[in-house]
Amino acid sequence: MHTIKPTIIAITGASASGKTLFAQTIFDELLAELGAQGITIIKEDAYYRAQDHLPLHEREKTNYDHPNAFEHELLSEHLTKLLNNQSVEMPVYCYQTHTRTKQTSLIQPTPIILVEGILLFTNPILRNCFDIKVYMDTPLDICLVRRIQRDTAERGRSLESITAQYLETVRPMYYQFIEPEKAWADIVITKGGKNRMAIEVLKAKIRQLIQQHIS
Ligand SMILES: Nc1ncnc2c1ncn2[C@@H]1O[C@H](COP(=O)(O)OP(=O)(O)O)[C@@H](O)[C@H]1O
Ligand SMILES: O=c1ccn([C@@H]2O[C@H](COP(=O)(O)O)[C@@H](O)[C@H]2O)c(=O)[nH]1
Repeated sequence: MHTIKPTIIAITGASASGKTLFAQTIFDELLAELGAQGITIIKEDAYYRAQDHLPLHEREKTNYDHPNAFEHELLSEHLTKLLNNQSVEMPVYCYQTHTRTKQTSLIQPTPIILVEGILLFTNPILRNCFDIKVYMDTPLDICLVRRIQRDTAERGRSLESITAQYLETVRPMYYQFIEPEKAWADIVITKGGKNRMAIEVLKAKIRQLIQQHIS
């Protein structure tokens, strides 16, 4: 099964546009059919640069919505290894400490690799790795509401810190870098991470690709 080059499907879009929910739903629903040997997910967030050299109050000032915040070179190195059927140790990022933890997560090469993150199409080397490019086209006001709900519940953030960061970096970087990524997309998805028809279309395409791997 692993002799044919894996297919990499990349999903980008604004923060809280539904990338994780969309990718995770496809993964969860196909896992039973394909098994862990068939499909894997990589998050661009795991490749935020390590900031151990900075005190916490300095890390809080980082612009996490600029491409320079990511170690895209490491992500492209890892994708290249996976394409060559080698496993990789993916970093594990912590949103509370704004740096990588000491742990890593072993990612094995699989025929289908889902990659999701806000700035994946800004890097030409990364773009070149992707076989299918998906853009989540969720209105920014809906993203903001969902980010407030998610980040207060899951990422330990206050309303004040979310709104300040939104005005300082999230919104301006969206217009500068994320929205222009749509031009690179093969598929543009409306209605967020619960778009059932889009999920089914991607799942059908993945099943077709798997059939080609087997035959
Ligand atoms: N279509 C949708 N309807 C309702 N809630 C959604 C929808 N899409 C995403 N969400 C929720 O919005 C929040 C942000 O989605 P998430 O997938 O984490 O976004 P991203 O990965 O793009 O940052 C999550 O709590 C998710 O469950
Ligand atoms: O330490 C950090 C790292 C990132 N962020 C914010 O996260 C989002 C990207 O993640 P999504 O899952 O796509 O929302 C990005 O907008 C950063 O602002 C952070 O707040 N702190």
